[in-house]
Amino acid sequence: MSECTHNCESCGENCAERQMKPEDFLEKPHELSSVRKVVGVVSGKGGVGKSLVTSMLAVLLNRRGHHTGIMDADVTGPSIPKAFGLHEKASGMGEAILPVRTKTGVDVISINLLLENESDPVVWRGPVIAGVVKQFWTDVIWNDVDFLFVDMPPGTGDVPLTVFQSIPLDGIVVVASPQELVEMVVEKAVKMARLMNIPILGIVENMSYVECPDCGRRINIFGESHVDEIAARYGLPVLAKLPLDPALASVCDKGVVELFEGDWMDSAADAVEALGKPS
Ligand SMILES: Nc1ncnc2c1ncn2[C@@H]1O[C@H](COP(=O)(O)OP(=O)(O)OP(=O)(O)O)[C@@H](O)[C@H]1O
Repeated sequence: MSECTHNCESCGENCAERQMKPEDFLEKPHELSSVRKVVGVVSGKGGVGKSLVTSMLAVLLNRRGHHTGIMDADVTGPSIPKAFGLHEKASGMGEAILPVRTKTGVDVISINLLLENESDPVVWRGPVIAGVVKQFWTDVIWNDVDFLFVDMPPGTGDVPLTVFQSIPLDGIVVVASPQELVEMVVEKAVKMARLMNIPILGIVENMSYVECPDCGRRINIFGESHVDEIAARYGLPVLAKLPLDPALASVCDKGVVELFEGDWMDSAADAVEALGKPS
């Protein structure tokens, strides 16, 4: 069709493009990989704590006895190695790449574990970045991983779309902060997930409140949260409300996120763990 806009949502034609199923774009994992469930962690923009939430989920599921991995698909803003204090380089095995294992046994791959100098900026265009993320799936040996968490590139542009299409995600966790236009973030994530036929496990609100160290009162520094009503509107659970907590910032900065304490993310971990149980 010459007038095709490639926007199937606003078109009723039953053309070849519409008939192409999301599975048609899926890439095969490395032949030596074994990954049981893949969970994408998405956000509307950078800096809302997507990497922190990804790290906490991987650490919690690991603490529960599952072998977890993190694919840092946020190629232009890779923060996972820093949070885990990883500075060594990923090694190769023939044509394949082996992830780096953290102190407690989480397998991690990130562009920072491959670059000669981890402070080099990644100034690549979208298709190159998307190609790197695909290789994190096709060329990395994910050995016996129960839950692989994908720290997705922020937003709903070209790169996240490619990740959505090429990696077989079993579920999505949406991270939002109260100062964002949460409704828009959630709506976009829901639409993208529906197009790809991937269930959204729920929403994590980060930086939800600050707890007064003296009296324990919760202060909504970014104003009143609307996450509950928005989640209800889309029929999604709110999996966690994470406080803005200097201790969390500190464990990330010091590279010891594996030592974090707090039960805020337990329900989110339950939701992910449930994916692995027979239905
Ligand atoms: N709840 C929190 N309490 C304290 N600090 C936090 C919290 N959430 C995130 N931070 C800090 O904010 C910074 C950004 O968080 P993070 O890297 O997880 O965000 P992101 O959404 O992944 O951002 P980017 O897309 O830019 O990588 C980090 O330094 C992190 O330690």
